[in-house]
Amino acid sequence: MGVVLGAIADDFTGATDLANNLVRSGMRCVQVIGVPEAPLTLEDVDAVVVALKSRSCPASQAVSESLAALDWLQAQGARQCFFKYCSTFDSTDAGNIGPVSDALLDRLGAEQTVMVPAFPINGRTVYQGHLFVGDRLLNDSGMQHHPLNPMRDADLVRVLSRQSSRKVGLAPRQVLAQGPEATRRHLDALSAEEVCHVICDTLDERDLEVIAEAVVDMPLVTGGSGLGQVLPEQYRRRGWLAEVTEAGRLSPSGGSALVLSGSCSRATLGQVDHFLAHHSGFALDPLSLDEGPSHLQAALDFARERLADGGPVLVYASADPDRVKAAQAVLGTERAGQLVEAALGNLARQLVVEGVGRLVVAGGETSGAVVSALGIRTLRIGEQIDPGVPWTQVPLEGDRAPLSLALKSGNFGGPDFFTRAFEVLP
Ligand SMILES: Nc1ncnc2c1ncn2[C@@H]1O[C@H](COP(=O)(O)OP(=O)(O)O)[C@@H](O)[C@H]1O
Ligand SMILES: O=C(O)[C@@H](O)C(=O)COP(=O)(O)O
Repeated sequence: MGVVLGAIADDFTGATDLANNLVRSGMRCVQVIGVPEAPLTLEDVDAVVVALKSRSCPASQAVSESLAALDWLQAQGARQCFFKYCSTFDSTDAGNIGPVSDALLDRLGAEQTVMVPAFPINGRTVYQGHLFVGDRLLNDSGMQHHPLNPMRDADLVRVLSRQSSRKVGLAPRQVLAQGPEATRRHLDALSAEEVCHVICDTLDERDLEVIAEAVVDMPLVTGGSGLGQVLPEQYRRRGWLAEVTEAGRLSPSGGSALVLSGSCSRATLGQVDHFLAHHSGFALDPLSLDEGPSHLQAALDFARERLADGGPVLVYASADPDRVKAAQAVLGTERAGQLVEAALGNLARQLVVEGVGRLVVAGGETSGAVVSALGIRTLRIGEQIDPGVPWTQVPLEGDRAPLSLALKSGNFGGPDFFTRAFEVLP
């Protein structure tokens, strides 16, 4: 039946998060890392998610990479395009959500899109255009301390208006409560007023269903993975999807177990503490990494020794806001991040060669760095560990079992995620 949905994700954990929800809703989905250079066989594939690392790069680069992804997805026949960004709307006044959405709209010749970051099962909801994480407004959720894109304003209409010269409007809950027809009429009325970007309130899955029904014919939709839970049903109703029984099952895993964490988000910090209460870990320090190779070598030696004892092992740069700020004050934000990402990427490359077969990576940027360091091009999506985080698999050379890889968004997962993840693997 061909590719129905073509998605462009601005980071790698976000891509697996969306792919996970699509698979769970019955779409056969492939996740590719960057725009594929070689032709890809997409028989029996309903959705393709192109994972970019475009959340925190300069806006011009994010735009050109996203347009390249769109061109490729359209060449594969995708009927609808989905720009996936973070459920906490991670961005800065310079972008990249606004500039990328504007460029995608232009390329598609479309006049309007919706912005649906909500992911209710993980506590991300939107009311009167304000984003909540659990019972806290975004700017009081921990995200105000994010190392790369601190989110200090929960009013998404205001946030997006700073990133785009186009008009931003709101589809409020009161309209959604009246159903898909009323929502469509509201979108049309906003369109007549030249409102290009419509932030959608969303309190729960029912709101998501209403939005999905109202926007299924839009060339471009944007948001978090919540919308990915409900769009497949709309495609099915239009007869665009074949019935499948099992969209995601993985092969048996093998090899030793490693966790690499570069996320400083609140949930990850709790997961690191929980892990360290039961197993051993090595704390990477950006300032020491900057001094020369010995700190990274010490991390490698530590991991090798503990992996030989049976693991699992954790190597983490995750640190509380004060320590992050202290490192950034000396090194600059970008360099501090790059040192950590390069170090974790190096560790992954080395330790996978030496026998790690089950790898959890925490953090979106961090996952981008690790997946790039491992040279991975496509991922198979498998069982969910926690909402938004599936196990994925990548073939390894020789007769080794495939590498099982979980890319965990910073704020996703329960406190015991780093240990429980290995228990749910086949
Ligand atoms: N101790 C630290 N000091 C400064 N920056 C850090 C530190 N630890 C991690 N970082 C950087 O912070 C960023 C975290 O982003 P990311 O990996 O996307 O996590 P999340 O998913 O929680 O947003 C990465 O660029 C990482 O390299
Ligand atoms: O939508 C989400 O919250 C995630 O899919 C996501 O993008 C999270 O990004 P990171 O926290 O940077 O991993």
